[in-house]
Amino acid sequence: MTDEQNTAGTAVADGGAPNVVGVPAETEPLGVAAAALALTPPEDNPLRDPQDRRLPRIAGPCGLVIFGVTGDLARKKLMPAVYDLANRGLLPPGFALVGFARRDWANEDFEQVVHDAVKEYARTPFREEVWKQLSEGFRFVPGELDDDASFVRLRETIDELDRERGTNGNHVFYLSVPPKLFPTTVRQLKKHGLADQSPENWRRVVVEKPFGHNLESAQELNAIVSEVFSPEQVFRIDHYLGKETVQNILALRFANQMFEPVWNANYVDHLQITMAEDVGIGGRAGYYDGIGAARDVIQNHLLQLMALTAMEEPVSFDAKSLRIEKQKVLAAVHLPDRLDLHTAHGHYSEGWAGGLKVRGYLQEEGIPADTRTETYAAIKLEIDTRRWAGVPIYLRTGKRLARRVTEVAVVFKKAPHLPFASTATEELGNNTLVMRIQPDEGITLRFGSKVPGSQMEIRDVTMDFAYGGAFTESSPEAYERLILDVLLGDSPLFPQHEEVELSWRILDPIVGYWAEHDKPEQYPAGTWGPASADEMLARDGRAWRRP
Ligand SMILES: NC(=O)C1=CN([C@@H]2O[C@H](COP(=O)(O)OP(=O)(O)OC[C@H]3O[C@@H](n4cnc5c(N)ncnc54)[C@H](OP(=O)(O)O)[C@@H]3O)[C@@H](O)[C@H]2O)C=CC1
Ligand SMILES: O=C1O[C@H](COP(=O)(O)O)[C@@H](O)[C@H](O)[C@H]1O
Repeated sequence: MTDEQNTAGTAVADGGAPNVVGVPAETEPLGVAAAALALTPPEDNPLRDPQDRRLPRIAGPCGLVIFGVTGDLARKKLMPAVYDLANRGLLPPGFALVGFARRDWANEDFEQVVHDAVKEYARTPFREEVWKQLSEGFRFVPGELDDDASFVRLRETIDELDRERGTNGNHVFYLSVPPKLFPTTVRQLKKHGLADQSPENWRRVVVEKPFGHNLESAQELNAIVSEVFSPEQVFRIDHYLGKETVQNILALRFANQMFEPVWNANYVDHLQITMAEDVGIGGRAGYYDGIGAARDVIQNHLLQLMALTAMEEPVSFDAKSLRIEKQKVLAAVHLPDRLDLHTAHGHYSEGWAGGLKVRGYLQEEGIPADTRTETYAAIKLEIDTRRWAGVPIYLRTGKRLARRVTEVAVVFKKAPHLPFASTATEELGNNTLVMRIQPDEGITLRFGSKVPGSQMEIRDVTMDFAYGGAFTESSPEAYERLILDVLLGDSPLFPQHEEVELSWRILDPIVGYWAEHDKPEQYPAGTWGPASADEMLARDGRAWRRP
């Protein structure tokens, strides 16, 4: 429990009774509007709710090809998400999963690997009948991404699935490979005729993040992708947009009356967006070094969180309307003149995590001694619009910080006048609305309240909404939601190229400045980052939250 969760009140969803009868919470159908594919026909699926008023949209059979299926992401997120979708009855009959990587595996080896990944990481319980049905559609293609013979085998496998399982040419290609291999993979798909769709069938490509490592490389990658796929075939993943709590930013702002009137420079002092991780870089040195914290997550997750928090109300929630509003925010961002004073970066040194001594970034396997890569980044931005003029936006992220927490805090100005003795309000801080993205999903409102007693003394208290306490429905994992959206061809939760470009335009000058000037400052693992980050806010008369 955080210090903000000793609740003054707990929200409960209206009519908070379960809307799913006889279905365990962890296996309820996904809350995807009017969107469902079914592994078994809906009426036969024991996990579906017969009362569910959302009409299932049964799509035809289709296949998902995962390039890089032996990797970390595929094992921990993608394969478990596919199983969870199947378990919830959201995949079509005949669904096929094709794995591609360099191991010399047979289909049975692949099946065992998916099985282990599902057992370890899936959210829903293991059900033999679902597994049996799903695993019939598993195929493995061993191969190198730059090898034509491997793609010939892949094409043969897909043709075979079209014949045997009726996937009928409908396939998604998921690029879960190191980013430097995105261009090769896309070109191979074109060369081997795998990207072509017709009025009778579709082909889609999912590109993992990061999309480029700066503006120029993002533009180059986009040019390559656009040569092969038309815009509606391309799904750029930012898995934060698949999180329930991130989508809830829009619900909170635009489904309610009470927040929007104060959501502007008249009332808001500043925004603080934090994505803190307690883990280090794990085995990802090859990817992480040279990329660093800012490119890894600020360019995508944190700027997307900022855009959702700061944007105007869209005319609808379709992909185009959302994109327009997010783009306007990103295009209106301006950087401080003094990047030395208003940014901070560092990397972790030896310290403590979870009661254990952990090594520093420089001691991690595969990290060169002269690295200048940051594992912590903090930046200050402003948004030049009437709504946000003069309101600083602080973004920070880091690995090996004191705890894992992602949140968006809207910190309000102090009341212009306090009709109390100054001693009465000594412990009164700024009213704050915190959207807790993870891990304690919910929303906290912090405000002043009279301390019981004969004196007038005012102290901050918090009121808390927690997902677990308010809803019986469980949150699907982000990748589950996003994979389903790709299968359905729904793109609102996928950033478009313009947003990606605008985000690099914001970040490039900052990482460029760091590359030419100061080296990253060290911070002990298990703390809240380098001292320069605290100094950065102190200069503005503010302090980072300690969630
Ligand atoms: N891991 C994570 O938490 C996250 C990852 N991502 C993104 O997802 C993507 C994958 O990341 P991650 O899983 O961590 O990476 P890994 O390094 O763990 O896996 C890379 C995969 O690519 C395959 N691969 C590499 N080179 C080749 C090649 N020449 N030919 C065929 N296959 C190849 C590897 O297969 P093999 O070696 O068996 O041949 C392996 O399956 C990256 O773009 C990353 O940025 C995004 C968000 C989070
Ligand atoms: O995209 C990434 O996200 C993960 C953290 O994801 P989360 O959903 O657990 O918050 C991060 O560890 C990784 O470095 C980054 O590439």
